[in-house]
Amino acid sequence: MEKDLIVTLNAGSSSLRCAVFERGQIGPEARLRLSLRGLPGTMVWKREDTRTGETEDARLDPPEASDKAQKTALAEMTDRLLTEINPARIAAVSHRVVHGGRDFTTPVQVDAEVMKRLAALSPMAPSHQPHNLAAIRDLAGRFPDIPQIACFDTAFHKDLPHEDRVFALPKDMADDGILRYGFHGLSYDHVASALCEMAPEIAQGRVVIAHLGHGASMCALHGGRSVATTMGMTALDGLPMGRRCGALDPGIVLYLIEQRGMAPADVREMLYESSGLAGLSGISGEMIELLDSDAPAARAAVAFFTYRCRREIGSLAAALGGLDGLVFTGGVGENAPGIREGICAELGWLGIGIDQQANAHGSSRISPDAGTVGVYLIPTDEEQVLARGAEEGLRECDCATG
Ligand SMILES: Nc1ncnc2c1ncn2[C@@H]1O[C@H](COP(=O)(O)OP(=O)(O)O)[C@@H](O)[C@H]1O
Ligand SMILES: CC(=O)OP(=O)(O)O
Ligand SMILES: [Mg+2]
Repeated sequence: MEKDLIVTLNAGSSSLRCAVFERGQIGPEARLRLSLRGLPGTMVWKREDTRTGETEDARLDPPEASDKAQKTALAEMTDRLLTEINPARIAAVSHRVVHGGRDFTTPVQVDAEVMKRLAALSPMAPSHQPHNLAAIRDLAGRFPDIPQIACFDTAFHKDLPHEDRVFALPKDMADDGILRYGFHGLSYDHVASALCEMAPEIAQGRVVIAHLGHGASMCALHGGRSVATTMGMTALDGLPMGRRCGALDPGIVLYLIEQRGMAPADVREMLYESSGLAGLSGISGEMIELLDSDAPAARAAVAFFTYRCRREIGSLAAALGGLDGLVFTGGVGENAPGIREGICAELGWLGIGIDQQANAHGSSRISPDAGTVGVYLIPTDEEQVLARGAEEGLRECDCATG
């Protein structure tokens, strides 16, 4: 049977997405897209078939234990996928692996040695990497003949300039890999290419992409390449997120451990799972729910989020020496006009303005024609980048095996 399909798997902090592409036909029209969102709570299932145009939504019971949510979601996803396609047709499964460290900067076929090196990076991405690797382990175990390809969030930032790469710590720390890696690179890769088609003259210039989802970060690009980003060695730094804290005075971590006697594991749980919008509001880490609430704590959390976004845009514009374009993407960036407006409203001094109607309608360009900065809305598609990564990974393997 012809191996004509590529399957992608993307385990985020609160969602699991899967797509099926036909080899040689990778584009926006994936043959099938499946997603499970809302982890670790009630899972929202979605199926989109581009050939028939059918979509199907359902709510599934939450997993029994919240720490097993990703595992339950993976089992549910692969069971459903295998009712749809014959595994004998799968040429490769391409996985989003958020941390590639210093060594992995291109798609790679995973074997036992690669797996060991990727597992060693898990402490730098504890709410992602173990799930990413569990998916690889599970599929490789079930289908040992199907190549499992890993594509890395960090790869897009591999050429960050030295001043954005290092922390002001003793030099041997950097030598040991304590560096700024940056994440959401598959998303930035897709959005940068889409901007290049939409507005090539802007894409060649100084651009900030705001990837605002459950995880949120921003990237400054010059000529399409990452030159600064808000996330660091881990996916905790920078913007406040659904449940993650974002930028924090590092002295707080010491204070909590030394003065409050908190165990490091409890500090980790707090910073990754109980902070951000969820912690600040005490209501929800879902932006859609906060925007729907009249509670003062929900409004304050949303206001804090937009404030931090404005500050980071100012900082990244300074890193770029000016700004030609600003792009919103991710679940919040794509779907919340009020957040885009809240962020842009006070950035007139940077030349940023938005056209209220275009913003409310979710047009691709939301800045007025006269604005000096082009402001865009570009839906992300990490799955396309994963599928292309699989083609690349397969080509590399073919070359290696002659
Ligand atoms: N219509 C909407 N309005 C506001 N926020 C939304 C909307 N739809 C989704 N969101 C928010 O987007 C975030 C999820 O973004 P997404 O990019 O899908 O996340 P993930 O990091 O899991 O890939 C959540 O905070 C969710 O509440
Ligand atoms: C790196 C990261 O934060 O990813 P996600 O947005 O999928 O949680
Ligand atoms: Mg995401």
